[in-house]
Amino acid sequence: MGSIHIIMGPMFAGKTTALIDRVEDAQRLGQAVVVVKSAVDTRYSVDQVVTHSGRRVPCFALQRLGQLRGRLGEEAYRAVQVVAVDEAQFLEGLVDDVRAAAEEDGKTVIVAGLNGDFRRQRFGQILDLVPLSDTVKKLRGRCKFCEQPSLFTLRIAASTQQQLVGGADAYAPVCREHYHDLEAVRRAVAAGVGAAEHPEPEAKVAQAIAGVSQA
Ligand SMILES: Nc1ncnc2c1ncn2[C@@H]1O[C@H](COP(=O)(O)OP(=O)(O)O)[C@@H](O)[C@H]1O
Ligand SMILES: Cc1cn([C@H]2C[C@H](O)[C@@H](COP(=O)(O)O)O2)c(=O)[nH]c1=O
Repeated sequence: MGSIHIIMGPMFAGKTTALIDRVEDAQRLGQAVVVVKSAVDTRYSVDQVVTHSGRRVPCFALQRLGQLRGRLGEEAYRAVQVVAVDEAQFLEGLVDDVRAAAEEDGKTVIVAGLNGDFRRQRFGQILDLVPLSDTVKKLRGRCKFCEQPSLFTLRIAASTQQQLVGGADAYAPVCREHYHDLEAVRRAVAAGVGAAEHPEPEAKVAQAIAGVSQA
């Protein structure tokens, strides 16, 4: 029987760093490890998991974890002991595939992903994995605007669709207070308040953020 371990948190909290640490620990112990990420994530590389600070490991980029067996072949898949999964919020069928990998195929599955989207809403199926998991680690980073821990991800780009692949160009890690203040600006701009004076919503939020930075 395998096991399920979750690493979650907002962007820039160190989720991918922690995942790579666990991959390297397992490799040092001589375990056979495979790294998988969602093919949606083309941000820094199409075939590597990459941290915001530039650490990277090779990976399979898939729509869903269940495709791994087909990509590796039956014999190679059977030999795998540890499966490390990044950007789990984007993977289809996450709960079914992770449960099957752990409980039917005997793998140790380590799953890293966002605890919520920029609206602090459920994102993909990672929260549904919690009741099935052995361990859950919630990471925090540093707020972009103060010394407090970051709990949430603020979107600074104009798009309001849930899925928007990006890094520091489109998102900032924030504490509760700065999320509360700056998300209110983002919502107001998205609703058209002040749109006449500020036709570019992104610019308006960026202005607010610059104001906070200087404060
Ligand atoms: N606002 C930021 N912009 C770019 N890089 C950042 C920012 N905040 C932190 N980092 C760097 O990102 C690293 C964490 O990256 P990573 O493990 O990829 O995080 P996550 O997977 O949680 O997004 C930190 O150790 C730090 O070096
Ligand atoms: C908050 C939020 C994030 N995303 C995207 C942006 C990035 O491509 C990934 C998260 O990457 P990280 O490894 O955690 O830094 O998710 C999104 O599409 N929608 C959102 O609301």
